[in-house]
Amino acid sequence: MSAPIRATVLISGNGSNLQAVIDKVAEGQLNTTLVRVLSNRKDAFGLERARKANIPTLYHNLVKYKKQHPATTEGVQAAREEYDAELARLILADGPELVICLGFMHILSPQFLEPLEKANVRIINLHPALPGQFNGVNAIERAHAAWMEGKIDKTGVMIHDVISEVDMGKPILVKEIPFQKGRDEDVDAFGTRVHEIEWGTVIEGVGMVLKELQGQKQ
Ligand SMILES: Nc1nc2c(c(=O)[nH]1)N[C@@H](CN(C=O)c1ccc(C(=O)N[C@@H](CCC(=O)O)C(=O)O)cc1)CN2
Ligand SMILES: NCC(=O)N[C@@H]1O[C@H](COP(=O)([O-])[O-])[C@@H](O)[C@H]1O
Repeated sequence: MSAPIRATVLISGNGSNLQAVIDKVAEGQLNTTLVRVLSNRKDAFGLERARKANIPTLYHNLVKYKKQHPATTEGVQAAREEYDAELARLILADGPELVICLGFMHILSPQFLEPLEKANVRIINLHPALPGQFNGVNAIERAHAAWMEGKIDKTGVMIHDVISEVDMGKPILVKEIPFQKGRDEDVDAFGTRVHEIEWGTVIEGVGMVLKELQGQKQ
């Protein structure tokens, strides 16, 4: 087996998708070394999941940057750009070949994207919607509301490349989820069903990208 691809995972919350990846790596089913798990939220349970798996962690805090700038539109933008530039430096210091966003609730600016592109680091993201639909946060709830209003009959989850335009990067793997009358009316139960589909999609999608990166190294 080729040398494992070095990957950094970005999270903000529970980390159930991170756990799915950790478990598959431990089983030898994903040829990657998770070099670090980084969160923008200190209380992210995913950090605990990483610590239990002996994966290095880091909490990168935006508030510290916001305090150094006025609370104006320009000041907040400057803070975010400084945050993102440092985020890129912190991640590149670990020498990853791949960055995987798994519930990372921060829009990445060119100050992050450009240094990683220059270093030839691939960035992918898990998003609980179909391409071009419900970009951004709360996608599951928004799709469910649209179904309840009779506007759509399916949603989905996808792994996609990360570009500046949020959730508009090239889809890598898409799993459609048709809504089921008499089963999906409860939004919480539907969310659980989506998350279970996500776990499998993350494993399959990350596996596809790892194979692609391995091929590029041959
Ligand atoms: N430039 C990109 N950045 C990110 C992408 C992307 O495709 N391009 N994917 C996301 C993940 N994501 C959806 O999959 C996403 C996460 C967060 C937001 C957002 O609006 N964040 C707000 C803060 C919201 C909060 O703290 O609850 C913000 O950053 O101001 C949109 C989409 C990862 N980043
Ligand atoms: N726009 C990004 C987004 O909504 N991502 C979503 O955050 C959740 C993270 O769950 P987890 O922390 O249990 O892996 C997942 O549902 C993921 O699709």
